[in-house]
Amino acid sequence: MKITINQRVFERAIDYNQIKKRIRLIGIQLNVAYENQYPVFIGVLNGCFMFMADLMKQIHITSEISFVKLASYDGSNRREHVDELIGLEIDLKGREVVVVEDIVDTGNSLKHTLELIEAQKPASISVCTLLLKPAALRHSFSNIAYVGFEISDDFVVGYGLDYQGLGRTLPDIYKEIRTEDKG
Ligand SMILES: O=P(O)(O)OC[C@H]1O[C@H](OP(=O)(O)OP(=O)(O)O)[C@H](O)[C@@H]1O
Ligand SMILES: Nc1nc2[nH]cnc2c(=O)[nH]1
Repeated sequence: MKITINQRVFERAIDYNQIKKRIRLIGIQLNVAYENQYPVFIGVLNGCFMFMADLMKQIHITSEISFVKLASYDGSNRREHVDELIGLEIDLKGREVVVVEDIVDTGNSLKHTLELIEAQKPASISVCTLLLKPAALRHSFSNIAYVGFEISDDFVVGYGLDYQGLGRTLPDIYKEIRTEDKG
C-alpha cells in the first residue's frame, strides 16, 4: 500500500502485527534482564510515544517511566549544538536506565542523549530502539542492546515517526520510495 505525505511517496514496510510481535519478545528480554533491578525507562519524545506505550504494556517488573525531549539551544533539530534534556523528573544516580527511542539513524541524537544521562551517574544505561539504520550510523555505541528492526537507509514514517509533523498516527511503518523505484 502506498501513501503520499506532502508530495513524498511511501510504501508500507512493517505492519503493526509485526511490530507487536517484536515488542512482545523485547518485553520478555527486558523483564528477564531487569528483574529485581527497579529500572527507569526513559522515552525520548516525540517519536517514541507509540513504541513506549506498547512496550510498557509488556513490562511486568517493578519499574519507573519518564519522558525527555532533546532541546537544541538554537531551536533547530539539527543536533549540532549543545543540547539539554528537558522533562527528566527522576534522579538517575545509581539507577539502571533504559533509553527508549523510536529510531537511531545517524546516532547524533542518541549520542547527545547518552552524554546528558551519563552526567547523572546512573549505574548502567542501555538503549532500546524500535528501528536502527546501520548504514546511516555515524557513531559507534556499545549499549544498543534491544533493537526492534534493522532497516535500510530510507526515510520512514508512521508509528510515532513524522514527516513535517504528519504521519505519526499511522499504525504501520512506511518507507519512502526512492525516485528510481517510483516507476
Ligand atoms: O539518529 P538521528 O539521526 O539523530 O535521528 C534519530 C532521532 O530523530 C528523531 O527525532 P526528531 O529530531 O525527528 O524529533 P521527534 O522525535 O520529535 O520527531 C527520532 O525520534 C530520534 O530521536
Ligand atoms: N520520521 C523520521 N524521522 C527520522 N529521524 C531520523 N531518521 C528518521 C526517519 O527515517 N524518519
